[in-house]
Amino acid sequence: MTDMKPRDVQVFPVGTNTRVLRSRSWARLRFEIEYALAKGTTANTYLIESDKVALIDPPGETFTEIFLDGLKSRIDITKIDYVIIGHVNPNRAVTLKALWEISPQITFICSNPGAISLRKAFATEDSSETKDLPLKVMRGDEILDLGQGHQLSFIPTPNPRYPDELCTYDSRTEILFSDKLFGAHICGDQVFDEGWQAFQEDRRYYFDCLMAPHARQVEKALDKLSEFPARLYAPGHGPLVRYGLIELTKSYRQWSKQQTAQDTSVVLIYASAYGNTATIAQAIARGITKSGVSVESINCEFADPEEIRTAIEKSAGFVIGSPTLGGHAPTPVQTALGIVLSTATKNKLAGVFGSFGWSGEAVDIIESKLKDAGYKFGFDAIRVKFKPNDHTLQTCEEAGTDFAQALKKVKKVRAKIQPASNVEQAVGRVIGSLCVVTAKQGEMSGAMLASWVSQASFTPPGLTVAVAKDRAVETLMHSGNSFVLNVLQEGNHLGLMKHFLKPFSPGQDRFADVATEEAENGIPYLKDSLAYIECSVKDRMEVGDHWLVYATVDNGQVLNNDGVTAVHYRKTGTHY
Ligand SMILES: Cc1cc2nc3c(=O)[nH]c(=O)nc-3n(C[C@H](O)[C@H](O)[C@H](O)COP(=O)(O)O)c2cc1C
Repeated sequence: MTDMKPRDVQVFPVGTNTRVLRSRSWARLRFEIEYALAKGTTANTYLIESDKVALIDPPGETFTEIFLDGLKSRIDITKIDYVIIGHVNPNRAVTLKALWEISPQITFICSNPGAISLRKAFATEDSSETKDLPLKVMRGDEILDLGQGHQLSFIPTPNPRYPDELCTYDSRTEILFSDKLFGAHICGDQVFDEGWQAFQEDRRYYFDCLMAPHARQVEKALDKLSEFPARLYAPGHGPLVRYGLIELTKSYRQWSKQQTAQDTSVVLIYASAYGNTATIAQAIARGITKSGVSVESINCEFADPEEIRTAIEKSAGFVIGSPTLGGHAPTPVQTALGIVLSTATKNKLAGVFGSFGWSGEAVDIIESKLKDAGYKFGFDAIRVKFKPNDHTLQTCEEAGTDFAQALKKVKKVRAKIQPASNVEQAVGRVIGSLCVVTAKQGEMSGAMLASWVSQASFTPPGLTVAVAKDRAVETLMHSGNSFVLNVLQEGNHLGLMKHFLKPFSPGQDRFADVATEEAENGIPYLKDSLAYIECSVKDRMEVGDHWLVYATVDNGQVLNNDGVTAVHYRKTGTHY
């Protein structure tokens, strides 16, 4: 089992004078939706040993000790000249301080916003330290010459989540150190991406969580990076991209385009001092984007008023997130709220969320001002005490989905409802058995009515289920996950069908008032179904507005030998 392995640092040569040090966490790292597939992750650090020695992206504090031990056993740390930081994460500060203590001659290299965060991170213990912090700010035109042809170029690729992001390109090895771009949260022994197709689902999920809410900035970053002929992407997480480089670049373009081309968008405005509100923002954004509505994220600490105004004007709805600090929302949020109130027409749907510690005034204030101004809300205000957990994140994601669906409903009502075409009626004659998919992972659970179910293979026994992209349960149906397919019984199906068709509020327990028992795989099955089948997801394929999930059968049981399968007859091919 991967989660039994201890954390370690794997070292591997990746190019001339260049090595990767992969700090490996085998278990799920944190409660953030980007880690929800629970495959662990690696924090990749790179070492270039030329005439000058540069270290790129040292890991966070949970790795400080073992990382430094690993590094010391290979090089003389006092010989490091530069530490390049792709984005300044407060939890990296401990490792950076430890490195600086050992080798005070180090110069730190980062972007301009990175320098501000770095000074803050170093200032917490002794503010006098920051004055002497040896820092070189890279704006994009500079070259850092490490000797022997290792000329480093720097490419700022800012986005709302990482306003200080900086990529680095080495002209000698043609390696692009891409920081958050092109990563994946997977832990394993494989350093490069041979057989890259196997990583595509994880890379897509990583993109959907981290990149989709700022797809416009991803497109800009891709434009800038295209000027640097890279042989290898060296990302901050997961396998290095060598074999699938062209395809992944194309996929990033395509996935970004899918977002920016949506005709309905939501502006997500937030600030977050310690990352908790940002984590909630990410989950809400995921819920919105998976429903086919694009998100324009704005970190109001780094945005100018005009940018906020323009984004609001273009959007069909807005969601504001704020922590409570000193009984208030931070000033940038208050300013942004003022712009919203003076810009957003009253037909725009609103949402509010935020993390707090004890009193949580910020969300109350924002909510009441928006209410007083007459805006309608797409979900009830979300208040999270400090860090969200898995269940709260699922609730946030579902709130995002509800928000997007409400916007789409308004659009549908406005568009004239057309009678079903001949083709749609013909497609509707394709029928399937009426089933309920049930799934559970830790504190997260879900269920949905499904009739697009089909046996797909005999050896091994396997089936496919089509799941609409905006279904909450979709999150629990990635490769490696388990679920139960409950086949409903004719004559006994109406109650269950009604139950699972009704709208659930975000985070609501789908199994309350339904008779269930636990299957061998730990997932509830419906006691009143005709049969249930325990499945493991092997693959999933993107098919228009659905995911086609292929799963193999691990176990199954008929609960009523005399019953027959309920079948759902449809009038058109557009309904479940
Ligand atoms: C300086 C400071 C002041 C705070 N003041 C409040 C407060 O007045 N009321 C409250 O509910 N929480 C307060 N908190 C707790 C934060 O709201 C809480 O840590 C929250 O998770 C921060 O969200 P963020 O990570 O998005 O910045 C305070 C925290 C700090 C560090």
